[in-house]
Amino acid sequence: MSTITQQMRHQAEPLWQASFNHPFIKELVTGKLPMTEFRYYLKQDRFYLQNFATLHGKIAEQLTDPAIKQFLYAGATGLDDSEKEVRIEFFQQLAITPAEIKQTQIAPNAYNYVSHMYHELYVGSPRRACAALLPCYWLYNDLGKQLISNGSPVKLYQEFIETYNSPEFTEATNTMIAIVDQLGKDADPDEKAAMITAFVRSSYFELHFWEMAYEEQKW
Ligand SMILES: Cc1ncc(CO)c(N)n1
Repeated sequence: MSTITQQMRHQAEPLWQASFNHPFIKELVTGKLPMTEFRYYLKQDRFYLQNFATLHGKIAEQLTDPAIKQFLYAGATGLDDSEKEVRIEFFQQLAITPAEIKQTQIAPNAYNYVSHMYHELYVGSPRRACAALLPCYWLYNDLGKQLISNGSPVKLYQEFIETYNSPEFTEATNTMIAIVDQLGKDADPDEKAAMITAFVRSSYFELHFWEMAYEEQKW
């Protein structure tokens, strides 16, 4: 019997492959990705990561397992510190000011992705919400591992790739995979199916996050 996370990964495979092959990712590696698009990505991702952290705390409140609660509360303070630090540095280097952030309109896909995660928690369950969070860790960790062998000639893009290949990020990813497997074990069949759907939908929004930045999506 395969684990629930193996089933999730299997069902989301075409979406993951499309992410790996997306021009945003390809051009990140060649260095051809226009900085305006990376800048756009960072501003939208700031909104995403803020809500992602908030979600960790809200999910933790609804769960009872002490080890799971502890991991999620740590995530609520802003993912792993290396990602947070790198982002602060990027914002400084690209002169993205608080005023610019304030003026940034949240784009449709970023809004939809975040809304989906809240929906999984408040209309679904904390288990489904954990499943919805998992592609965020796992897809980026897979990308980090894949892209690191080539790296990028652009320093900023190289640093971005390195963040997701770090031992800390890999450890957080593995913990999150173990948490979802644990939560899946005592879920009934309908709940299991709903967890898988939540994961696949997040994988869809991950793919479209690249597309959103690549085309500078607007309402
Ligand atoms: C949209 C998105 N997914 C995953 C990550 C990884 O933390 C991120 N920064 N942004």
